Amino acid sequence: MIDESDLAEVWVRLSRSHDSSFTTAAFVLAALLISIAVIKVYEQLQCYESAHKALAAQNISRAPSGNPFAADAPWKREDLHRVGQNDCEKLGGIFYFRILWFNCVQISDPWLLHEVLAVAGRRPDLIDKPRGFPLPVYDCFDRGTSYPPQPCLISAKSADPWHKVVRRGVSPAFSPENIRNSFDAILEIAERLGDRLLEHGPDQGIDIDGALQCESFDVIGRIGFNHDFRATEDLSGPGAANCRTIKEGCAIGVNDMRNPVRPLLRSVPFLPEAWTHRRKVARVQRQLLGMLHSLAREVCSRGARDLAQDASIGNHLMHLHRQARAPLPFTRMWSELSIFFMAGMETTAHAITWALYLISQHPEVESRILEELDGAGLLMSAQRPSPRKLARDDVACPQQLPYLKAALKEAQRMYSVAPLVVRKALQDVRIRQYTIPRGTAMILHLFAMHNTSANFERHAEFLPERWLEADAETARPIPGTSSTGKAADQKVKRFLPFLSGSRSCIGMSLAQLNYTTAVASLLSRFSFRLAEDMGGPTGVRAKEVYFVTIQPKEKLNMHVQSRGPAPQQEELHEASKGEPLTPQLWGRSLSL
Ligand code: HEM
Repeated sequence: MIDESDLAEVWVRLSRSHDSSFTTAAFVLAALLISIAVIKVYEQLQCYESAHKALAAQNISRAPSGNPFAADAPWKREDLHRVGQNDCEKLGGIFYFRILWFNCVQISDPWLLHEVLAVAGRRPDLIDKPRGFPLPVYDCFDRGTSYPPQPCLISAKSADPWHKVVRRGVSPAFSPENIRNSFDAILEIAERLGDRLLEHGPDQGIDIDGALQCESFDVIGRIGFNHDFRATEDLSGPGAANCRTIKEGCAIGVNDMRNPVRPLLRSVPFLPEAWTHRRKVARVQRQLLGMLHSLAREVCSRGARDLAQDASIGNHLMHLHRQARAPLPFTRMWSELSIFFMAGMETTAHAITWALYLISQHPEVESRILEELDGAGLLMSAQRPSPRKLARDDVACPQQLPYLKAALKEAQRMYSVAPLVVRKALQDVRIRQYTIPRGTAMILHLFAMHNTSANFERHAEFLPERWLEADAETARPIPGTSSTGKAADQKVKRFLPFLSGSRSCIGMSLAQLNYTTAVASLLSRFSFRLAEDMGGPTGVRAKEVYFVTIQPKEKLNMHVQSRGPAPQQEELHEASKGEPLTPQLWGRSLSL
């Protein structure tokens, strides 16, 4: 007979044996997973190691990496663009460096750079934009453009099925002819900004970079989406606050991009610093996504209109959204709409800021520009208080205002606001005489290409005249570069502020028209002088930062003096009673 106590003992034994076999199975599984992970990491490290050896074997110079954990590690430095430029001057148009085990090749030789872009265009399976670990460079855009985060034109891989559809779909909105038709609206916005500067008066410095962000924000809203945010109507009003939200949203993305540990830290629940940071980020993201969501809704509510009547970006997106066979999902459309503000607002504004700054620092250039504007009847003066209005042809026609346009190109060379772009070798890939090993990051350093002695004579000088020469944009075959001197090599460009190829800047014609219109309109009405609190050119240089774009850290204060007769008090706009655009209003986003 088996009694109850025997049964209990059997049960305990059975459950124990079950426990131990379960524990053993779990242990074996964990050990297996850990071994697989260790093998994978080892394989990856081996991969990086053999890539490193392959680069060294091709006599590609290596730049010192510094301590990647140090606060001043080269890749964390605010003047990262200048670090790359200096290394390029010392090591040439191609060299590599390592961040821990990871290999990055920096390319600024025009022929190599051209070849990388050509291969990436033909074979995105060989070279493409990097996404995810260990190079989450472009992913950061996704979080600021829609919710749930979606890729968009700038962040998507070329192989992303929507990328080609959207790029092709919205390209007609950016055709030079279509953009030229928007000239009147752009001029109106530039003049509106001029009116605010006039109200502000010359005595107090104004953050001209912040003011210009309002201008380019209004231009993108109006030309791209038929929406007037009116940021330039009141530089401390609700429109300017919206513009500020875009800037802060970009700052979150850029901070995460420059330090990928940040998003991880934000997710740790009990870190007090992470908590405040998370709250700040959440607040900005809510505002940003809310604002862009309501714009996307507004565009949708208008429906898909005739493209001949409405050639805006928004209407082109609506057509994709409504397409019968493969409609663009709303979240993706929202993300695509947002990226035009993120990619276009700060770039254009900083480009105009640097141009006004450089011109103000070179009186001989400024007086030639003024002569040209005067000769064209565009310059305001005490004798000519109402000059001729800037016309579309003054801006769009290369024969008109040639010196001003040369000065603008020279400013773009010296301050290439989008200084570097990143690509990744997805396989071993041949770039002229070099093989770039699989997994290697390629930094295409446009700023270094534009600012080193191998590509430009007297590269450190602001010389607009260089652009008046024939073929000024074409690279010169100089010894030490990778030019073979063959006929095909003669066509390669040494000036690519908007990149070239299949992933070049889609907004180039809008940016160029706005850049020229704003500078011509503002210079014909005002003179700009650097404010004393900027510490002269040395102070400006010390506070210049790489934050995906090259920008003045926090502010660039200038005194803006009207060229015409002093305005009467009653002529000033009501809005001038509001708070002027001060550095306090604009200077915080970098610390987010
Ligand atoms: C001076 C002003 C500008 C400069 C210097 C500039 C420069 C660039 C550069 C270098 C790229 C390539 C980025 C990369 O591959 O990492 C790019 C891409 C892009 N830009 Fe611009 N940009 C400017 C203005 C604009 C404007 C006004 C817009 C739109 C309103 C815009 C929209 C875009 C978009 C959507 C892309 C991604 C295109 C793609 O990958 O297919 N940009 N820009």
